[in-house]
Amino acid sequence: MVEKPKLKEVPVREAIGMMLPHDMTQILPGEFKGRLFKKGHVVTEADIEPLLSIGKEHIYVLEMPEGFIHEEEAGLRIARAVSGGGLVLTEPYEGKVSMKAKHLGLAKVHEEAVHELNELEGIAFSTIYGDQVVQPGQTVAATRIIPLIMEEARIERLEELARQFSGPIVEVKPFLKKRVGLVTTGGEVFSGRISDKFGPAIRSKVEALGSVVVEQRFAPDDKELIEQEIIRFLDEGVDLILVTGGMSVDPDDRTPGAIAGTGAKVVRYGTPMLPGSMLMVAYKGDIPILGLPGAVMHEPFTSFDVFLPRILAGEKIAEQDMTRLGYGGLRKC
Ligand SMILES: Nc1nc2c(c(=O)[nH]1)N[C@H]1C(S)=C(S)[C@@H](COP(=O)(O)OP(=O)(O)OC[C@H]3O[C@@H](n4cnc5c(N)ncnc54)[C@H](O)[C@@H]3O)O[C@H]1N2
Ligand code: MOO
Repeated sequence: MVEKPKLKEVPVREAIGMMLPHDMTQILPGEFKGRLFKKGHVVTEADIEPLLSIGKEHIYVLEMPEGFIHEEEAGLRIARAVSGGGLVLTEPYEGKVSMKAKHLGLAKVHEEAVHELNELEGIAFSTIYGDQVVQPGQTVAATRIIPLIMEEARIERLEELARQFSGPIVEVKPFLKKRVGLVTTGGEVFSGRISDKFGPAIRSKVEALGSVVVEQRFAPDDKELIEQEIIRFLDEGVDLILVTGGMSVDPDDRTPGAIAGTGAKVVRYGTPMLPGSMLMVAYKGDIPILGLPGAVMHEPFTSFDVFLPRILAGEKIAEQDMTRLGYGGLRKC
C-alpha cells in the first residue's frame, strides 16, 4: 500500500526544518517568473524573508510519516544502487534522476535485473536497450518513484536486490583503442576494374569508435592469398582483422574458407540479421577475425555494427550472440 503524505498548514516562521510539498513560484512582473523553491526543499532560517516577500504568511509543509523518504532522495538512492562506471547522475528534476554517459562507449544493461527491480511497487526504472553505442551526455537510464514519498525499507530492499546481481545493472564501457588490419578481397577490386568502396566505409565505422585501421591490403579471389594476408596481420600483432567481400555463394567467394584455413576457430558463419546475414566471426587465439559481406559496404547498420562496438569494448562474441539476432533483426532485406 502506498501511503499518502499528509499536508499541514503552519505559520511560515514555524516552518524551519520542514519540507515543502510543491514548487513555489515567484513572479516579479517584467523581471522574473519562476521557481523560488523546489518541491522537497527543507525550509531554513534564510528562506523566511523570501517566503514572506512572495506573500506566504502560512505554508503547507509535508508531514513525513516515520520511516518514509522523499521522492528526490529515493530517486538518487535507486540511481546509485543501479549505476556503474561511465555514468553521471543528474540532480533530481520533478523527482526523476537520470543517468547519462560520461563518455563515448557501449551501454550495458542487465535486462533481468531491470525487470526484477521494477516488480517492486512504486519503482520506475527505465533504460535504453543494452549493447548500443552511446554518445557523451546521452541518457542511458532514468528513475523515479511513483508516489511523492516511500517507505525507506522498500528502497533498502531495492538496494539489496541490486547488490545480488554480479556487476552494475547499468554502465557505459569505454572503447579500447584497437589496431585493425583490413583485407579486401575480390578480383574486380584487385585488378582495378572497380574502385574500392569497403575501405572508406570500414575506416569511418572503426574510427568513429576510437580505433584505427592500420593498413588495408588487397587480395584476389584466391583462398591461399587471402589466408596469407590474414596470417601476415596476425604475425604483425594487430588486435582485430576484418576481411571484406567473397562471403556468399559464388565459386569466387573464398573468404570463409580462407579464414577457417588460418586455423582460426569459427564461432559461426551466418547470423539471422538482415542486412549482414553472411557475416562470419572467428577467433585465432584471442584475435577476432570477421568476414564482412557486401551490405556492410553500403548499409549504415548491419550485423557488423552490432558486433564491432562489443569487440572494441573488449567483449568476446559467442555463438549465441550470433544466433539470437533474429528477433528484431529484420532491419532491411
Ligand atoms: N543466391 C544467393 N545470392 C546471394 C546470397 C545468398 O545467400 N544466396 N547472399 C546475398 C548477400 S546477403 C550478399 S551481402 C551478397 C554479396 O556478398 P559477398 O560478400 O559475397 O560480396 P561479393 O560477391 O564479393 O560482392 C558483391 C558486390 O559488391 C561488389 N564489391 C565487393 N567488394 C567491393 C569493394 N571492396 N568495393 C566495391 N565494390 C565491391 C562486388 O563487385 C559485387 O558487385 O550476395 C547476395 N547474393
Ligand atoms: O550478408 Mo548481406 O551483407 O545481408 O546483405
